[in-house]
Amino acid sequence: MMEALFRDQDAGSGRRLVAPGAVHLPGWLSLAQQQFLVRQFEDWSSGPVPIRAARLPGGRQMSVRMVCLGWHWQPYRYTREAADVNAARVLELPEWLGDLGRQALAKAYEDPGAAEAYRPDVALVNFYDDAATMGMHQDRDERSDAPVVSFSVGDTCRFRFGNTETRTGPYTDVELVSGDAFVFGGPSRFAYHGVPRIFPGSADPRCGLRSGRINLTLRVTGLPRSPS
Ligand SMILES: O=C(O)CCC(=O)C(=O)O
Ligand SMILES: [Fe+2]
Repeated sequence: MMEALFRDQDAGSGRRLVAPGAVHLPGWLSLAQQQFLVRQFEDWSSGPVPIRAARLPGGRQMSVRMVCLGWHWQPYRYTREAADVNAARVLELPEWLGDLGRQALAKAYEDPGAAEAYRPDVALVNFYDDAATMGMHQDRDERSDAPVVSFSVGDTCRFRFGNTETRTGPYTDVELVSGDAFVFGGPSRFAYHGVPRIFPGSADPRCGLRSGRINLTLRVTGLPRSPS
């Protein structure tokens, strides 16, 4: 079933280069795929490590809630067990999700060879309610410079994509809509980025999410596989 749902992915209205190595794929996921991701998200959220808002080292809690697959992320490192939640081991990253990431990469870079070699080992799945935001940051807790592949479902957000030097401008604001993919690698892999706002009620109700926004990012941690 999953195989059929995710085979020969070639939807969407094209690709847009936002910065060198940063590619927006509008409408890349079908409605059926978005609905499937919403159902998976619901299962993952009530899995062995329930979804939670991480607490930053300074004590402040993030407004975004997160559930992790493959590796658990807490500010600012990866572990197999969620020591900051309930010490349980996170779920494995499903095979079909890695495949989906490779297909998005192939489309973004028009390079099937590079995509074939892409082996993400973690997915960070974020949930934004109407008021949640994510400050400008770099994704740099991975020990690899392999691209990040991002999928969005639910309400539209303003995604701010900056530069590798500073947290401030210049940056490009992109609206990520339900079903969009966004890939950042190469010269953009360590660009600052963030989500300054969600547009409540903006989602196509057929996506399957009643309110809020799900964002899923695939990454390569570069960490050694430990025995299960
Ligand atoms: O929600 C998004 O689109 C971006 C999420 C993000 O930057 C992250 O999880 O590191
Ligand atoms: Fe990020």
